[in-house]
Amino acid sequence: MDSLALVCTGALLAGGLYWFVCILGPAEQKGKRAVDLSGGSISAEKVQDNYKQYWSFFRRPKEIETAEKVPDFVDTFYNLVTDIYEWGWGQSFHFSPSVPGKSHRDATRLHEEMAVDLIDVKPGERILDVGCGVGGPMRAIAAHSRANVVGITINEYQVNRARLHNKKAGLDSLCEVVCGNFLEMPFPDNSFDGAYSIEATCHAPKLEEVYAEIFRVLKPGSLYVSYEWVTTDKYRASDPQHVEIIQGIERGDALPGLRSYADIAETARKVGFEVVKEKDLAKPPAQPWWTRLKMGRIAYWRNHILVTILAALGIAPKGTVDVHEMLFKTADHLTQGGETGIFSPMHMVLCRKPESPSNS
Ligand SMILES: C=C(CC[C@@H](C)[C@H]1CC[C@H]2C3=CC[C@H]4[C@H](C)[C@@H](O)CC[C@]4(C)[C@H]3CC[C@]12C)C(C)C
Ligand SMILES: C[S@@+](CC[C@H](N)C(=O)[O-])C[C@H]1O[C@@H](n2cnc3c(N)ncnc32)[C@H](O)[C@@H]1O
Repeated sequence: MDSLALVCTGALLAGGLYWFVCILGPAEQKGKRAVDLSGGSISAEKVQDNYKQYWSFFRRPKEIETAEKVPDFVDTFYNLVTDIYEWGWGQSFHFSPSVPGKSHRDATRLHEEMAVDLIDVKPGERILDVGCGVGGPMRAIAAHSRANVVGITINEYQVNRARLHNKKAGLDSLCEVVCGNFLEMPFPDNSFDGAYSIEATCHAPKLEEVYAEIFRVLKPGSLYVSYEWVTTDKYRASDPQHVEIIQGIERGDALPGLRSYADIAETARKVGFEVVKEKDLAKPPAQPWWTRLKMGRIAYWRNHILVTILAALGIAPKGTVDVHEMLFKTADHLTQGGETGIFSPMHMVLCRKPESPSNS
């Protein structure tokens, strides 16, 4: 009898552990499982050191004077977080307004499709995804528009993930992924019929540099849309609580300093674009974008326990626990940024490259 009870308890525990890790663990879109968490292109034993280096660089973003080092640290950041993002969020690394009656997945897709609808692309045209992540938006946009999408990301691990997902989705004939720096893109002048960036150019130390590069590769007359991370008109640099929230967002998201909403269109014009439209997509009547993040808190606790167990067992790299803790805190800062209204991750700017160069 005793040994039967022991076997039953063992089976229950094993079943429970399997359920905790494999059923609860996977992301909504089943991109990754908890047991497969890695440090991207960083070998498991170097994850903790790389995290420490990342943290000492981005701890006080406003004091960063070495702008040229930012892309390397952003690359490190994405080695550290890509698997966790896919596992806990899905293949689209951005926010979107909640849509009543629709799932997060549908709301995400609608936000992505809006970007390509705005740049008015025809099937077969060639468009650029600036900072493409693992390609969630790229696949939705290619399927919706039938345009050929070329994505660029600085992170090689993401390139491999994106190519794998493109193939699995049967979209590899429409979607191409290139590893490179969006500040010096390996594309000829005037070579794209349109471009978009979704929550990616916020990683550029100088917005002017990435906008100028996008301007260069676009064909005259074509459109570019960006969803930018900004501080809004409600942000007060004199309010210590505002400063704490914004610095928390910068530290946990590899940002060399958040820009004000007022700088976006001005920078686009500075590099030669005509600004066709500008709108903060987070403002009412849009529903809060941070609801999903806030609702996930219980799941994040469970994830943290899971990551801690997996790291202790040597299944996940040791530093994963630190990275997960950082993301946990970032989720709170982002939620506070949304609730106070001082931060928006979707300040939309739609720009056109003029047909002929302006004289100014
Ligand atoms: C555009 C950027 C990324 C935006 C978001 C996709 C990510 C910002 C914060 C991330 C997360 C925070 C909490 C994590 C949680 C603790 C973990 O258990 C599961 C993953 C998270 C939910 C993770 C998912 C992605 C984010 C929401 C930036 C970097 C410019
Ligand atoms: C938050 S993710 C967004 C990814 C994608 N747009 C999405 O919504 O899923 C930001 C992306 O920008 C890329 N990125 C950041 N800095 C870059 C740089 N200097 N050159 C190229 N890509 C960069 C990152 O590698 C990452 O893929």
